[in-house]
Amino acid sequence: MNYLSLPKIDLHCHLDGSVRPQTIIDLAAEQSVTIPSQDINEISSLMIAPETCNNLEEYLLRFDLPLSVMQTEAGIERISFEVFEDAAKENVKYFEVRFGPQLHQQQGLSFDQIIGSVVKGMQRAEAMYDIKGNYILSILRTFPKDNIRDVIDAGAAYLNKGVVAFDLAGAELPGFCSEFIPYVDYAIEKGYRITIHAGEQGVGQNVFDAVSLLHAERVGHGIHITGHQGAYDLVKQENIGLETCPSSNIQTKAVNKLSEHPAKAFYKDKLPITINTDNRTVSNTTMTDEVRKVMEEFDLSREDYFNIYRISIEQAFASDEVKQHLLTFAE
Ligand SMILES: O=c1[nH]cnc2c1ncn2[C@H]1C[C@H](O)[C@@H](CO)O1
Ligand SMILES: [Zn+2]
Repeated sequence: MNYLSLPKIDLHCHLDGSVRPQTIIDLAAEQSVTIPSQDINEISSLMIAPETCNNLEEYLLRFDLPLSVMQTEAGIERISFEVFEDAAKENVKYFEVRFGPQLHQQQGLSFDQIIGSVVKGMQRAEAMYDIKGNYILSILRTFPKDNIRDVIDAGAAYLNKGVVAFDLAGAELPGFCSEFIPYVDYAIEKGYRITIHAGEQGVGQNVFDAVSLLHAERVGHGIHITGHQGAYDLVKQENIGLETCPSSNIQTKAVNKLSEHPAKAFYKDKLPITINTDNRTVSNTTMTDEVRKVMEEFDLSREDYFNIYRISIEQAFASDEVKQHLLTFAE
């Protein structure tokens, strides 16, 4: 099968984990930021998480280098444009990209400048390529909570004009959800859709909590519902979208190997799974690679693929108009 030509939808991709290595070198020179090497191979190897990663925390160390050049409006706009361009060139037709505005204030940018820059870059790519997109604002679970409402307020000006949803990301501790109830409620009040990273490193109870306490409509990863019947049943009953990111899950040791990934069993049991990249550079992947891996390892047919494609449309935080457009690519 020609995986490159298949129409694709990626609902879970981090901007800062998807920066082109050459762009790091270019922007570091432009911005006079010191980076460990000027050699593209060395920069690439510093950005890609190794197979020897022990856990999610080690995986997350790979984001410091890209973030060092994502502190100006021009740098952020360029990186946003490029991730949409890269995805468009492999036939991603709809792309939800997420990032943490709190991580881009090292040189004093306001949240409005930061969010405005990612949206501008995305819109530049949308005008040039056959791709539509939206941004998701991720709050880092380990960060101080005093500016979360400021992020939500700044993003609200862009709601349904490039920004659609709110997410919690970063290291996952058991029971993290309860601390975030007031913030998620505030985001919902403002009109954000909700997706939450849960059941990746953490326990299945986190998925149960993300849905029941934080009203998540989708969860990032959600792997560990396998060990938690209540979470599994809730996901099934409420049709909660599972944002599966196969390569990332292996790197972070959320699963040992692809053949042990529960997504196949989820799909057979009619849970709404989607296929996503998580981090194009840190996980050294593309949507074409992720789709190929899933189709080959799980022995899925073309009909299965388009079934998953339709699930992604249903789960997307896109407008009805965009969903209609995406359906025109379905077989
Ligand atoms: O797979 C992930 N799980 C939890 N957090 C993640 C993952 N990939 C990236 N992040 C974090 C690191 C980034 O700096 C942040 C915002 O994109 O989100
Ligand atoms: Zn993620």
